[in-house]
Amino acid sequence: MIEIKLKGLGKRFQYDWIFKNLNYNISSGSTSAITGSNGSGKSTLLKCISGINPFTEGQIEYNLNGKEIPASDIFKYLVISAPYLELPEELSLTELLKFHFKFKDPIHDLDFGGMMRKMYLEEHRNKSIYQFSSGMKQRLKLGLCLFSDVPLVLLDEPTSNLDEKGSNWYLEMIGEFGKNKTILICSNDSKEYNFCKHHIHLEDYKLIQKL
Ligand SMILES: Nc1ncnc2c1ncn2[C@@H]1O[C@H](COP(=O)(O)OP(=O)(O)OP(=O)(O)O)[C@@H](O)[C@H]1O
Repeated sequence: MIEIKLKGLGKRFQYDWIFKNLNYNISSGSTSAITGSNGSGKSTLLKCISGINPFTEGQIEYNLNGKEIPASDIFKYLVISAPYLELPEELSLTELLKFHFKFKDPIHDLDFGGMMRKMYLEEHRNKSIYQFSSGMKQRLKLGLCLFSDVPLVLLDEPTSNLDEKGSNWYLEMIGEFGKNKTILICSNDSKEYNFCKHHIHLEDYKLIQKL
């Protein structure tokens, strides 16, 4: 399982510090919520941790079962679902599952048919993703993450576009497939992260002055 150490982490866009002096240990196998108001920097922090965005200062250390992983390799160990990350919409559901699981191992004992049933998308196996509704796409994004055998799961606004049934389904999926993984959730909605044991509240890492 992955442990992540944020050491004096800071991120600045032009003259604005989004967060600064962020020291935090995310222990292996823990569930953590990244919270804060709109624009406080939740997605920015998640992108820094995932390696999508560079940070301005400080360090991020990743340890897998006690062995340090170079930041340049972290993409191999994580999955991410976020509203700003698009699915390849020209592919059908079946093609997308085949494509995704060329790069990530599926969790044990779940074939593509089983995944489609879990996401209640089995009737849409040959439909192109661009023909999916926003809720169907969201279930697919979450399924791709949770059915991957990786130690780090990053979820940004996991229930966006989901109806009540979908939101309950998300919690069930986390319960079933989120065990023994380090999970980070960016959210403003406590229903999405009630189960998280730890909270990183970004308002605590704001810098008062500007450059
Ligand atoms: N590429 C960028 N260039 C400049 N500023 C950016 C960039 N990306 C984000 N920001 C700024 O960083 C701040 C934090 O944005 P971010 O999307 O991380 O917030 P958030 O807490 O996830 O917000 P929300 O709850 O609305 O999703 C905002 O002021 C935003 O304008």
